[in-house]
Amino acid sequence: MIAQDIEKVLLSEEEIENRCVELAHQIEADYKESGDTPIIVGLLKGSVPFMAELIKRFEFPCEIDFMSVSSYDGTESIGDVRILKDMDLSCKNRSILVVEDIIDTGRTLVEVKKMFKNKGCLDVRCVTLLDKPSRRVCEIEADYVGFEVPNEFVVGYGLDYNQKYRNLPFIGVLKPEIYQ
Ligand SMILES: O=P(O)(O)OC[C@H]1O[C@H](OP(=O)(O)OP(=O)(O)O)[C@H](O)[C@@H]1O
Ligand code: HPA
Repeated sequence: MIAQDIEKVLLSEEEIENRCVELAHQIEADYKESGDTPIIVGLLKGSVPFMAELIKRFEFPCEIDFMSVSSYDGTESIGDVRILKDMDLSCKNRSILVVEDIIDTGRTLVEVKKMFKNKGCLDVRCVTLLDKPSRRVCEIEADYVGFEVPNEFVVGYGLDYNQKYRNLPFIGVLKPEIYQ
């Protein structure tokens, strides 16, 4: 039913799953080399489907946790990043892999990385399912990127429009009449 609101599919479920396998191998090789046991920190809520798909492929030791930060109201980045829920685990002297669904303006990742550094983390990396470089206002890149997307508001696979469409198993663009 909600799929009827989609104008076009940008990334199919199969494409996303295949890319998750590649990303997981790359990440695993890097952490095996460093010997670290990282904390994989998902940023709620958008990262949940991607994080689930990714971590089940990891064979190295890791711990998982979640944080909730918010910087969006509808489709608008509101600039300041608020922490709504902090991690449960202590991150001092730990390696952190932040899991994001999308890097857009880059404001969220800049603030989150700053926060982890201030808390005494050894190493902070980021894996994002999507990267929208054309919208960047902060100079920041993720260490691992699933796909680059054009300057369009995308939904599905965790990404929402006003909290809806996160449960779509693919990434798509909504029909223009939905944004009323
Ligand atoms: O690069 P930026 O412009 O900062 O945008 C990226 C952030 O915006 C979205 O989060 P949102 O605050 O909408 O929370 P959500 O994951 O619950 O949808 C998304 O999940 C990223 O965390
Ligand atoms: O394109 C997007 N879609 C959903 N949420 C987002 N948060 C930043 N950019 C986006």
